[in-house]
Amino acid sequence: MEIDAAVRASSDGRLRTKYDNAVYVVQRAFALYPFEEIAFSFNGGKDSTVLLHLIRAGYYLHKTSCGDEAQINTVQNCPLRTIYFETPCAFPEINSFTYETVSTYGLPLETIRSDFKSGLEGLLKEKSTKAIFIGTRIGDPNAVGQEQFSPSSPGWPPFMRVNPILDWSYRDVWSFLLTCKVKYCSLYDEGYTSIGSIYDTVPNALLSDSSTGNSFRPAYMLSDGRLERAGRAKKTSNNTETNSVASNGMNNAEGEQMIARSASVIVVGDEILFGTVEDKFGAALCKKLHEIGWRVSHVTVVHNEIDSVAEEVKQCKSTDDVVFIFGGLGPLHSDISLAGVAKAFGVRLAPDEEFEEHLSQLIGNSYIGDRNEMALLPEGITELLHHKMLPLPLIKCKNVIILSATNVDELDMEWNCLLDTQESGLLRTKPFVSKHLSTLLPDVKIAPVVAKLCLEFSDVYIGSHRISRTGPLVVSLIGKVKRILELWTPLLIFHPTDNDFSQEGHGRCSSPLRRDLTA
Ligand SMILES: Cc1cc2nc3c(=O)[nH]c(=O)nc-3n(C[C@H](O)[C@H](O)[C@H](O)COP(=O)(O)O)c2cc1C
Ligand SMILES: Nc1ncnc2c1ncn2[C@@H]1O[C@H](COP(=O)(O)OP(=O)(O)OP(=O)(O)O)[C@@H](O)[C@H]1O
Ligand SMILES: [Mg+2]
Repeated sequence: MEIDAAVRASSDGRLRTKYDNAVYVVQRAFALYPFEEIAFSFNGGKDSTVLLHLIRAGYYLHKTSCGDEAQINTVQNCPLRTIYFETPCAFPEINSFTYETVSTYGLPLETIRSDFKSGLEGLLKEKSTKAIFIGTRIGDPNAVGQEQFSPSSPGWPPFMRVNPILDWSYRDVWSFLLTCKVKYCSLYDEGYTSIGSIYDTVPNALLSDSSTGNSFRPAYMLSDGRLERAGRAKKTSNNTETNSVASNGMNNAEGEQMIARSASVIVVGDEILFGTVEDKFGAALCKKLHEIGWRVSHVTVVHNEIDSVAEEVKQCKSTDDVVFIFGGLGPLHSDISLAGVAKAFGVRLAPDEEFEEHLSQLIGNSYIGDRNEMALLPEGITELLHHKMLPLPLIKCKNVIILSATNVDELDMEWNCLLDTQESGLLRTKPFVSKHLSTLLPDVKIAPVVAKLCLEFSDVYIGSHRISRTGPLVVSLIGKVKRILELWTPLLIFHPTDNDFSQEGHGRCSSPLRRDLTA
């Protein structure tokens, strides 16, 4: 059997292990279910092409292990029922590859022309189907919570989803296809790395060949498989992707700038709560976020406990655009932040091969641990943020960014990298304008003036603080409207004779002008 022989002859030990496990799952399925009650869901994509050849190999091994000597020479092909959900939105290359492949390998094809769920309902009504092979892999949006054998979801017709390549990485897929020298859809040689419909799929920009300007390198050259879905971009009606001009005349970048963004900061540290270590990250990050025009809704310090982190993340992730977490990262018993994030999103921690590879390059294989504890990341929701200045990519789970800085200098570096990385979602927005006025007037005199301003300027934050009980009261005006710069005038008008407010400048407060006058 040529697939089995090619993998056995390969020097790639990891591929052999993945292959053995996957083929074992295939053989188990053939042992568990009657052959005619198993189907193979094939769509011409790279994952289902891998699966096709694993099924062929598994079928061969199953037959030969059953001692079916008479059939050994006739089991090069596996006449497994094959289902293809055909839609008019499929790429013609995918369609033709699918039809060509089923014909090459003698697969009996059942084409279904409806959505997955009703198509499967129809299929099961027509023919008893107990199990379906699917090319789902960890990292696919629908893989979360699945095992190699997973019953279909509640509400779906009942069958067993068999996922032999669930734990395969992007790199494993390409090692297999190239090692076995099997044919795959031509789109993968044109820079497509994951293929959906013609309306939502473009070549992966990370494979753009800068020397030629408009061509793309083949899919197997994508170095970080996490980014295989980067080509699943929305095409706009006029086929341009970005920089469209909205109906209000603003371009996207300007429009984005005006949107108010908020963040929250979660610091994980028993030591901070014991008072033995001082938190410097919360304050430093608030300043940085303020500088890019973001509002910080709150900073929390929590214990190194999975539930404490999970509870906080759960709350913040739905109310803020981005949530930052510090601390609790690594292989120690107290390093629970990632488990907390996973719990908040209702997913489990799963080995992440790309991250493992980065770790092994940085610290060597022997330091990672047998169970790859440091490479366990929340399954299906993790993105790695790369930057040439970062020794290790930063971990982002949906809108939660896990920072690995251990001091403020490292935070500066990570922050600059995040600002430089589009995927971080940290868009600079319109900067805040601020004005700080200090006065020695008694609070009772100030209160009505400030209250009146608050009512009048609801889009401006107006607050006050004291540096000492007897010293001046500082009134702060912070907002995104230039009018703030004139806002101190009403205060002066209100007390024309006092002339007792001094202005501390606005924006970055470079040289405060302090003219504290007594009432
Ligand atoms: C054979 C087959 C079985 C599926 N079974 C389920 C299922 O049990 N539960 C479910 O939520 N989705 C099921 N799906 C849908 C997939 O989870 C998922 O929506 C689809 O493969 C994603 O493709 P897309 O990225 O093109 O939307 C099934 C799809 C296929 C092809
Ligand atoms: N239209 C379809 N018809 C039949 N099976 C499908 C269809 N779409 C998805 N599947 C099943 O779901 C699996 C996962 O789909 P997915 O799109 O992630 O992988 P792929 O198409 O094989 O590869 P790629 O990620 O490069 O698009 C497929 O391998 C296949 O088993
Ligand atoms: Mg696909």
